[in-house]
Amino acid sequence: MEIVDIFAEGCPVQLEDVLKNRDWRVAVQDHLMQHFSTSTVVAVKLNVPGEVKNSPSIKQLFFAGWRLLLSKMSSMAVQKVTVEADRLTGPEGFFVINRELEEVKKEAIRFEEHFFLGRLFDIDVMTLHAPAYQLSRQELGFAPRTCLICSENAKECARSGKHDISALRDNINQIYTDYFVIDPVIPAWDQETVAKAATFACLAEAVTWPKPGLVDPVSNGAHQDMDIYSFLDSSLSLENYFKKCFEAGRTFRGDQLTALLSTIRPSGRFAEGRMFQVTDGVNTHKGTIFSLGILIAAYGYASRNEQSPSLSFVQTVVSRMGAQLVENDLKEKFSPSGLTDSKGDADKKVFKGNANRPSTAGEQQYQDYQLTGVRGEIAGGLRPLSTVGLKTLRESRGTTRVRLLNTLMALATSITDSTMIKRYGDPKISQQLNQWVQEFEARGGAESKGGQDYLASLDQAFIEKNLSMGGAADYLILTIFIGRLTGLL
Ligand SMILES: CC(C)(COP(=O)(O)OP(=O)(O)OC[C@H]1O[C@@H](n2cnc3c(N)ncnc32)[C@H](O[C@H]2O[C@H](COP(=O)(O)OP(=O)(O)OP(=O)(O)O)[C@@H](O)[C@H]2O)[C@@H]1O)[C@@H](O)C(=O)NCCC(=O)NCCS
Ligand SMILES: Nc1ncnc2[nH]cnc12
Repeated sequence: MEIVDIFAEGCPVQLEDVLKNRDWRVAVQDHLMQHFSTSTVVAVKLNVPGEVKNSPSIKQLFFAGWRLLLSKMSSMAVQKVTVEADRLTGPEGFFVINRELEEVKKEAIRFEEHFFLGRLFDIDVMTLHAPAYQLSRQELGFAPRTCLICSENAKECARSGKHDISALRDNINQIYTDYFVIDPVIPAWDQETVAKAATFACLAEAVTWPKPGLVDPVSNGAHQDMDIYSFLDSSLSLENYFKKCFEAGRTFRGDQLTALLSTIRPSGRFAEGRMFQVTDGVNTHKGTIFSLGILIAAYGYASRNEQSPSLSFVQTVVSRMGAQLVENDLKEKFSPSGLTDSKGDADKKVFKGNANRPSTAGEQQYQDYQLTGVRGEIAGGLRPLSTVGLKTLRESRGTTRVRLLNTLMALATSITDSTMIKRYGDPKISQQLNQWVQEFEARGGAESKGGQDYLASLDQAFIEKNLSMGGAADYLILTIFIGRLTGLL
């Protein structure tokens, strides 16, 4: 696996930029301390050696930690104000909190010590009336900050210039690659944060435009029965279901994980009923309720005891939850034999076993083509989520809308989308879709006007052909959800 060079896309800064920025930081801190004279002020930045202090990847790194720190601190007390600044000399954040200086400093050190990226952060804690000196780690009972390279006292290594910059940068690149690339680490978030992230994922997918054939604020795509407001209502109706799935995973005991799926299915059916209620009977998120509900339950299980699970472990839990799905829901019910009926009429295929009739697109496609749809994706551990979704989201540059459009189109070619096949009537549509996506990428993707114009023209083509990438849209929702939990969004 190639190590990502997070400094490659950055601009070098000069010493005078660093000194000027330090004056700016002190001014911000003084202003906050004067304005909130009885509160504690926290200043957060990265410890990045060398002349490149900012880049898209360095921002990802900062925001992954910044969001987690804010969440941890808000469990202590509500932040009175937070300030985020994207400076030439690096991303920085400040917040004011109504807790004792010593308590906040201890929480900051715990963050630097325990969070996977924590050692790359520098968190200063101050109040207007604190003693002139800063509370040191030793005074608070913590060991001194350790060097990234040799684990000796970091201050000593910095003072003596023991390690050269390239070794430090290589080490930071490795930490970034371990956290975001090889096997993304997902911090152990609380139920509220997880449910909000899942709801955000549904809303963010819906408002991203132009999505070929799908509903967005500009076009209803190939859907006469729903619009963007159906998706807003539907998304908001799911938040409690997401909380139940998370709780079910967190409290699940034992390792028979198929039982965890059985535990959430009644809630899923209820959520499906609520969805149909708020959409006047239209299927907006049936697939999402299934796949995202399972992913949340799997993450809840994988993050129990406050562990920060790797994405691959969460995907293994998903796969173990769905181990019997294809067998129970499809193979046992629909076993096309290709036999003729008793009069030898080859047109009327008869079925071994019970005479179930497919009642959904997924069941029909299993019977006709042995395609396993979303059940197969779950049984496979939602692999495209990491190999395509998160990879594209991490590597995409530009606005969130641009990044999500690129991710949607990359996902569209990495799954067998049952809604596309249902609407077209033949799995061959997948090859055509691959060609459309290649054309989109050849025109520069969503970063370029040509790419966005092409998406708009594809939307028209999908409308004429009544096509919709509902499965790819669901995978985008899953990707946004994990992207939010890992700081990519
Ligand atoms: C297991 C179920 C999902 C059963 O559904 P089904 O048997 O139909 O299985 P699939 O067809 O395989 O998938 C169903 C939905 O999953 C999405 N999807 C499809 N392919 C993939 C894929 N490869 N990867 C991930 N997700 C996939 C897709 O959902 C989205 O599209 C739907 C909207 O599209 P549209 O064409 O508009 O659908 P309709 O309105 O039905 O058609 P029209 O009338 O408009 O023509 C929307 O659902 C999106 O989410 C597939 O549709 C599961 O639902 C189930 O068993 N439910 C029962 C209750 C339950 O157990 N629930 C709780 C589970 S924890
Ligand atoms: N935006 C969207 N339009 C149509 N079907 C969807 N399924 C999930 N998101 C969708």
